[in-house]
Amino acid sequence: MIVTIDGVAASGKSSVASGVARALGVPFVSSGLLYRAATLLALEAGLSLEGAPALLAHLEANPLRLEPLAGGNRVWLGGRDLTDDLHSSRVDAGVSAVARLPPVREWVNAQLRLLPDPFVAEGRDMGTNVFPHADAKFYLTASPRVRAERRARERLEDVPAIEAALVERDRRDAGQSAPAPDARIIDTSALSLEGVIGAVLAGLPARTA
Ligand SMILES: Nc1ncnc2c1ncn2[C@@H]1O[C@H](COP(=O)(O)OP(=O)(O)O)[C@@H](O)[C@H]1O
Ligand SMILES: Nc1ccn([C@H]2C[C@H](O)[C@@H](COP(=O)(O)OP(=O)(O)O)O2)c(=O)n1
Repeated sequence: MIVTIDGVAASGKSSVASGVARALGVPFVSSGLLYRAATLLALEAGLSLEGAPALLAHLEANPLRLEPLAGGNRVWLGGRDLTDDLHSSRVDAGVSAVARLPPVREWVNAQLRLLPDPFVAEGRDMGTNVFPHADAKFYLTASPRVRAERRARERLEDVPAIEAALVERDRRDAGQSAPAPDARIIDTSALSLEGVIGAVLAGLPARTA
């Protein structure tokens, strides 16, 4: 059983995927962490974020591993846990350029497709490109201001600056962020986290829930 939860930046994908996965007793998979980790490695190595061949060679020489733990996904580079470094403004600003590179997308998708079913996968193209055969698909949205206010509770930046960065990232990610035609779209602006998790669980086919 595969459930996909896609959506725009800071719409609640990872929190909702975590809650749904916990309710179902399955792991969840945060695909964005692999794009973030690839970006961090490129920045640390001083590579251009637009140079696919050099970046891919660097990723192949420095294999990353996504650990889909129920309490929160982690990304490892050998014995180094990168997870806590993946949500910086520097990675946020660079990740869309890296995620636009087709060889990087293939590299991420190949890792995701190796994961053993069942799981809940969240990202941008889980229901369209990576797991088109998923049993249930959801797409989360929320107004830019609400998303920025939520992020501001996690970071020491002001709401207008976060909102501007989110809108810019949505624009850059638009090419790979369209909802699947068969996804259920949930506007989370006026919902609590528990409310969104409940809406997803209520939308699962009977054999899945
Ligand atoms: N419906 C909601 N109501 C209130 N806060 C939420 C809701 N959904 C998510 N959040 C909070 O917003 C922040 C961003 O959510 P997150 O799951 O990291 O989003 P994404 O994975 O889409 O970037 C988190 O602090 C999360 O707890
Ligand atoms: N399946 C995915 C997941 C993420 N991405 C890209 C687009 C996003 O800007 C970055 C980071 O995604 P992530 O879901 O971790 O972060 P946000 O929710 O957008 O804050 O990676 C993607 O292109 N495809």
